[in-house]
Amino acid sequence: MALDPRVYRHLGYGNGLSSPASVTSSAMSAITGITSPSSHAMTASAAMLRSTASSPSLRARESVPVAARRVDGLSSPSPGGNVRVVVRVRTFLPREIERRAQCLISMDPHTQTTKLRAPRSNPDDEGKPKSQARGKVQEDKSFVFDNSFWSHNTKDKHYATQEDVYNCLGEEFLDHNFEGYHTCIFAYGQTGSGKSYTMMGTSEQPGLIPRTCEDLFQRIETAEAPDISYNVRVSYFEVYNEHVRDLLVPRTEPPHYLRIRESPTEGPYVKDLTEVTVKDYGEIMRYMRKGDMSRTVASTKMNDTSSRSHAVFTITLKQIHHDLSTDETTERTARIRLVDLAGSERAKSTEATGQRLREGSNINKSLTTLGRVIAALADPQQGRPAKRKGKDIVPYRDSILTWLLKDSLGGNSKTAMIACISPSDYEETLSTLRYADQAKRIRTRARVNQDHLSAAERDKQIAEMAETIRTLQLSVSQATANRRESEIQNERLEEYQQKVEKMQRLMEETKMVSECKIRQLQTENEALRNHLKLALDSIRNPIPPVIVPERRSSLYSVNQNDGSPSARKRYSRALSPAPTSGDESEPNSIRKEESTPGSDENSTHLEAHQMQAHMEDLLEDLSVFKRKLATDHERFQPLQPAKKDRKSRRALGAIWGNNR
Ligand SMILES: Nc1ncnc2c1ncn2[C@@H]1O[C@H](COP(=O)(O)OP(=O)(O)OP(=O)(O)O)[C@@H](O)[C@H]1O
Repeated sequence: MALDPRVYRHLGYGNGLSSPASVTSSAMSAITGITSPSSHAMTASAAMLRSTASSPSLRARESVPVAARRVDGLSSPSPGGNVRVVVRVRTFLPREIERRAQCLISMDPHTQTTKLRAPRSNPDDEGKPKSQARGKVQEDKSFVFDNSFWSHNTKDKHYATQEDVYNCLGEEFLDHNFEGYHTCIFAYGQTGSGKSYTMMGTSEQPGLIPRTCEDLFQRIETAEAPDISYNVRVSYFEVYNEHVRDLLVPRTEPPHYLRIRESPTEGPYVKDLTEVTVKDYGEIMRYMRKGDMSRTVASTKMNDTSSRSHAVFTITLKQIHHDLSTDETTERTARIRLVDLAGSERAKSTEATGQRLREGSNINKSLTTLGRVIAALADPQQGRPAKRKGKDIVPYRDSILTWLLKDSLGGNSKTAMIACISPSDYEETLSTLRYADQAKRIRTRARVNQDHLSAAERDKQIAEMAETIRTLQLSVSQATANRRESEIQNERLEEYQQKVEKMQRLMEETKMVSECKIRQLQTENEALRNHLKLALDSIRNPIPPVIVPERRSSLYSVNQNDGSPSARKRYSRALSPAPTSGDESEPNSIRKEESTPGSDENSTHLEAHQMQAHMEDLLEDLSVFKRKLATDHERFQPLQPAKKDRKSRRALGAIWGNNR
């Protein structure tokens, strides 16, 4: 299967046969990663190709009434760009069957009319005029949409299956994508009304997103144009509590939120959002499931698996056609945005509290902004002050959701809204239908996103890209080298710091040892001083030698000197020198022997002088040593905490200087 014939018309594919290509497509695919699905010879003519638009496997085998377009002809969607609006009513849920809820919706498959019947009135109000009835007046309402999908009772003839919804809406939008238009399909409605079922569906009943993906790859795989290459990329994010979270990366705690930026050409976009290239349906589905698993879902009273965030699944389809005859390249890029919005909810109905209540209020806030954006786009003249006529007053920036969907809602996009409604909730359904009715009036300005490149331009682009790659590589390698260098510097710094610390410790220890030495020397000094003093005293005032006669000394004791005159006499006799002649007397051992008094005195004086000089030398040495110690102490004293860094830096500076 190949592209829709309109694609070729837009691409302007020539009917001439190929000419030898000056540049092979491999150069392009090397840069873009785009592969051609076909192995056919490059000489095949594009003009000979016929398209069937999409895969038959995903099309309805027979036509179903819902596929019929509106017949009223009043506001049929113009190809110029009105937002396409469809409504889908779901089946009863077990809780509704339990409470015997009544179905308030009816649909006409031929006129695509949706009727909302007012619930049975309050018996007290029977017969009263409307103005006197209690509460709000509930009346039957009727709306016409592009499609009204009746998915309430499977037994009904015009029951709309998932396949019918895809065939009526999804397939046509995929055609637009192959034509090069950006598209957006978003599901809107109260909580539990069937948005996720319509967009995602179940494994047995796949919804619009998996069907779009399947059809997309079937079209690519069966394309018969050998000179067209395709590249498909996907991204998936959610807007939760006014924050954007990438659904293709694992959840983190705390969550990692992404920022929104605005580009002059592309408008608002999510910065650093993961975008992966996918090669086939299996791969794209794996990413979709991965994202679904990480989406914020919780159980509420209204829905067991209620989406608590708005999810945006984006597929980017790039088609590159290389015309061999002219050696020209045409690039066509289409963005397919599939949005499953969180449902509006009333705190009273959901009975939510805590986190669920906060989520609910954020959801409602962003949906209210969406409502205001729709209203502003639908009636651009209404409520606009005369002065500001022509100026953009659409409140896109009031919520993350509307800011990100700016282009899809009122810019370069073909857009569809699927309004999902519950069959038995009058107020909520009426509100959704009014939104949908308003959205019908929005006009977008979709255009084909196509770039045409001659061989020379392409070569120039390739050269520019190669230059950019070279510069980037250079800056990357420079950055790597710088990083390595700074790592080495840091390692060195750490090494030096360790050394300085070690040196400081050593200095501390040396200082302690020195202090100990000083103390010891001071003690020794003191002792020497005393010794010197005693020595000098004893020289100046020599103590007379004491001779104690051996026998007498044994007879006398201090106690015997009782102070009496006779005792004193005895004592002085005992102390007086012994007679020098006579063999019987022996000299006392205390007395200095055999020295003449004059020579003794001289030698003692000499000795004293020598000792004094020696001591003075010692004292001089000691004071020199003390000065040195004081200098060392000053240099290596323990650093104050506040000054530590500065000092260690100074020390490091000295070491750095020394090392150089
Ligand atoms: N057309 C349908 N046919 C059968 N079952 C449906 C249909 N539409 C919705 N349902 C069922 O209704 C329930 C609620 O649907 P869903 O989760 O899609 O609602 P929702 O609008 O996405 O809600 P929320 O906003 O809370 O996420 C689900 O159990 C779903 O299977």
